Amino acid sequence: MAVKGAPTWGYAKTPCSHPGISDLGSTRSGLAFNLSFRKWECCCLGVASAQRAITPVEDEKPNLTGAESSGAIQRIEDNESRGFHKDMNLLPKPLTANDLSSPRDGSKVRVAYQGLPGAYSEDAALKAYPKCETVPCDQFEAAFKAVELWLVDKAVLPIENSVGGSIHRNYDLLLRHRLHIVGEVQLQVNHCLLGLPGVTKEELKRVLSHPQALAQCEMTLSSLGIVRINADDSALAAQMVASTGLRNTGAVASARAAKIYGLDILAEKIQDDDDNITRFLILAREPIIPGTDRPYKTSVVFTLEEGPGVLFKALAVFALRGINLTKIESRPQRQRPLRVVDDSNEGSAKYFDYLFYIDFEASMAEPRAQYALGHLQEFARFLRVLGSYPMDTIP
Ligand SMILES: O=C(O)C(=O)C[C@]1(C(=O)O)C=C[C@@H](O)C=C1
Repeated sequence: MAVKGAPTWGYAKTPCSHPGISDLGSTRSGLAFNLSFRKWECCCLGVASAQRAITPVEDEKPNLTGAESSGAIQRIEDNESRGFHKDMNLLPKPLTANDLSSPRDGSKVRVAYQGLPGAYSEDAALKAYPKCETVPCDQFEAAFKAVELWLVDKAVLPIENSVGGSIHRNYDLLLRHRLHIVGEVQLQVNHCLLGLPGVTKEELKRVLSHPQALAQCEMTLSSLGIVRINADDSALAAQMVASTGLRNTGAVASARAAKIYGLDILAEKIQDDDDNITRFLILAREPIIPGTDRPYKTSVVFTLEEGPGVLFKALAVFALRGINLTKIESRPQRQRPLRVVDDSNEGSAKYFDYLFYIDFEASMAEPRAQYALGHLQEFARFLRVLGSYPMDTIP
């Protein structure tokens, strides 16, 4: 494995180029000294596991002159004759910076999603981490818990659709669990009408799918005059059609689900709006450190005191700093859904009490975002930052 910053060091060059390396042959405890990380890397290279710690790729091998090369080889042979070559194989392989950083394709990441294989939520997980291991969960809450219990690294959950609107359940769960939003995925959702092999769409009497998916295909399904039946997710609907073997029952699901469950695609892109986009959130146990290197979004949730113009004031903290809001959602407060307010003239009145969820286009690394939330805190009864994460701009 090649190490950043180390390639120029090739394994034979190291012992002669670093001061103190010559001692290493006789004192492996040199590792316990107060060595810098670079020196520590050198020690490991020089003493023991040069070949195993770093296997330089072909073009990173040092181009040694004859004299350098014979000197280096001599030192290695000296070490080996003193018996160090045996230790080389026994010593643990030192960790490198590459070992510690997660690969960008997510090949070591386990991602929970709600639904069965072939669900759109799995597509979203694979869009975010193309080589991840996807872990199906029966309910949204199971995906939250899987992250909290360290069964998986991340969860990918739908939060809103461009046609169907918000997925309220996930807004409520965001507050009930203490996970952090570390990313978002915008997914183009192309629904297909699926049926058993050889069936025509005219034969269908009913169709199964997730309620959001059925709602997104309202016009097509109405024109076919088919009865709609809710399922937990679109892939489960496809699986049910395949397993029941009913020729008059179809499913609204993805082309990938058709392949997985051996169904025919009777019609493609049956959603009412061509631009049918679902936005998913990526949740993790730890927040990411926000940057300013690319466009970021921040999600917050807060409650306000009762009174004229309080929501106006809350929104003004962003407008005053030129911060664009991309989403506002209000949900009833489960702990205190109703608030009784005593008015001396009118008697007591009951008001609904709300949580406000806001997404805004700025990173928490930007002072204007910090000032805006500091300002909001002055009159919000409760405020929580759910996450500050890179925006997904390409559906
Ligand atoms: O049923 C699925 O396949 C899902 O992933 C669920 C879901 C949703 O919850 O909105 C996800 C994306 C589509 O908008 C339709 C359904």
